Parts: sequence; structure tokens; C-alpha cells
Amino acid sequence: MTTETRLRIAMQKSGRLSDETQQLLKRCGLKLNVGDRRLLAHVTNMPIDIMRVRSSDIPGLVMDGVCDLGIVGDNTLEETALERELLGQNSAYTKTTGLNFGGCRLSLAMPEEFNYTGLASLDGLRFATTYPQLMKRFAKENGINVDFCLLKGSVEVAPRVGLADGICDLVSTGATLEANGLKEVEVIYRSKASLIQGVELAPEKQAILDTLLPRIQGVMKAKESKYIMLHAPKDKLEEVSNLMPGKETPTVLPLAGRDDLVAVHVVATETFFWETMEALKALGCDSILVMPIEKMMG
Ligand SMILES: Nc1ncnc2c1ncn2[C@@H]1O[C@H](COP(=O)(O)OP(=O)(O)OP(=O)(O)O)[C@@H](O)[C@H]1O
Ligand SMILES: O=P(O)(O)OC[C@H]1O[C@H](OP(=O)(O)OP(=O)(O)O)[C@H](O)[C@@H]1O
Ligand SMILES: [Mg+2]
Repeated sequence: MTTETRLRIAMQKSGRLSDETQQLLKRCGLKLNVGDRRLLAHVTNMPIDIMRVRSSDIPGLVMDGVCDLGIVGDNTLEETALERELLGQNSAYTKTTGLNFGGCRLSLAMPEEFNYTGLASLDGLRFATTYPQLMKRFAKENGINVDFCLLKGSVEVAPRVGLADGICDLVSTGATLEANGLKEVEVIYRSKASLIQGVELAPEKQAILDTLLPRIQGVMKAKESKYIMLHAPKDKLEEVSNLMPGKETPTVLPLAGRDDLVAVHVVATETFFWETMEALKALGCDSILVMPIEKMMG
């Protein structure tokens, strides 16, 4: 009996990355049911299994070859790689592709009343963090001496209870810092989610990835693009084209029964602002539609 080769992908079970990861896989055409307590979900229409774990376990599972691929934040990835290097464990991986979600930054933050005059004013202080390796690397590169204490969550509470002078934690909107009387003083690392793999995949597994990767890239491209349709005065076509975001050439189509108007269609790869729509309207354009794109290839 031959056993089928299946690609095993690790994703976060629940948290900041799980919804978008699940959506991405779904949009790539993977049929899976992860809405239950099943931690190893079978994809029914492709030779892929999804392993649902804590995000902090994902880099290690990929580096140890337990999973072939993983979707994880760059912050967790680099922190784990540095830690494993220090412990003499295998820390090799390849970043297959960056993904367009999970954007956040790792920052140093101090109580609002702290007199911050530059990095030197942090010398000798103690920071609470979930990311000691990234923090140590930053301190070393910038010639400051800092101490740290490890907290896996609720890091922002540390200064108020006397556990640390400041914190080094993830920030996106800044609301958590503000709610806890802290101010961001230095960004030390910018992060996004990434798809990672062990250094080399067996040829059968590489073949499955070769099908999956263009789909992932297609989903990302579609998410960032919009399909724009409008009616434009024929004599304003050049000005209208110049206002269109992105580098695609517009498709110009005749409109039944109208000699003065044409339909213009374009895929916009940049944000289409209200201001652009207003400028198009001012040129005499009408019926301006901006629509999401579900899939893209080529
Ligand atoms: N506020 C945020 N905004 C955007 N992305 C974030 C934010 N906080 C975390 N992230 C990203 O999402 C990842 C997962 O964060 P989340 O808080 O869900 O899990 P965790 O508690 O760090 O880890 P685990 O899954 O191991 O319990 C982080 O590593 C980071 O890349
Ligand atoms: O800048 P903001 O938008 O306020 O986001 C920042 C917060 O988000 C993350 O925590 P999370 O809410 O994921 O809680 P956790 O500690 O349980 O992971 C991070 O550790 C910050 O506390
Ligand atoms: Mg978190």
C-alpha cells in the first residue's frame, strides 16, 4: 500500500493571525473544516493537512521538520530563530513569501511622565517583554545596557506594578499603550505575517507548494486590487486615464447609442481614493464603480 504524500502547514489556532490565515487558505481553494476542536485538519480537495497550534510553536515545528510550512509573524519567527541559535538547536528556515496581513511593530514604551531624551536615557533600565532576544539584539546594536523580565502577555501592566521601568511589546493602533499610561519611544522591529518552510522540501511536497504558492500570490494581489468601471466623455479620455491609479492600461469600450461617451475599465493596484472619484466626476465621468476582485492570475 502506498501512502499519499501530504503537505503539512502549521497555522495559529486562535488569535491575531488565525482568521486571516484561514481566509487566505479558503480563498486559495482549500476545503477544510477547522470550526471545531480538531487540531490536525484534513484538506479534502488537495493533499494538504493543516495543523492548528500556538503561533509561538510554529517556527520550531517548521525548523524541526514536523511541519513543512508555517504561517507566522516575523517577530515570532526571528525571536525563535535567535533563541534556538543560542541553544544550539536547528534554526534554519526559508521565507517562502511575505503575506499582507498581521502588520505590527515591536516598540519600546515608557510611562508617559518619563523624560525620554534618546536611547541613552534607557541605559540601565529594566523592560518587560515577550521578545527578549529581539530586544537584546537591538540593545547590543545600539550600545545600551538593558535588563529584561519575561512576560507572555499583558506586558503593558508591568511598569505600573513595579515589575519593570518600561516595556518592549507589539503595537498596532497604540490603544493598549494609551490605556495603560505608556508612550512609544522607539520602534525596534517592523513585522508582518510570512509563509515559511524548512530549508528543503521533498520533490513531491515541493510540487504541492508549486500549485499553492501562485494561488497565495494571486489572493494577495486580488486583495490589494480593485476593478474600476466608469463612463467617460470621449474627449476627456487622456485626462481620465492619467487619473487612474496603477500601471494597467485601461480597456475602452463603446457605449450603445452614445457617441460622446465610452466605458472605461481598469484594474487598479493602488488605493482608489474618494478624491480621485471626485476629480473624475468633475471631468464629466459618470456611473463610477469600484469593485473588489476575488481572484487574480497572470
Ligand atoms: N496588535 C496587533 N496588531 C496586529 N498584529 C498583531 C498584534 N499583536 C500581535 N500581532 C501579530 O499576530 C501574532 C499573533 O499574536 P497573538 O496575540 O494572537 O498570539 P500570541 O499570544 O502572541 O501567541 P500564541 O498564538 O503563541 O498564543 C503576533 O506574533 C504578531 O505577529
Ligand atoms: O496597539 P494595539 O492595537 O492596542 O495592540 C497592541 C496589543 O495587541 C497585542 O496583544 P493582544 O491583544 O494580542 O493580547 P495578548 O497579550 O493576549 O496576546 C500586543 O501584545 C499589545 O498588547
Ligand atoms: Mg497577542
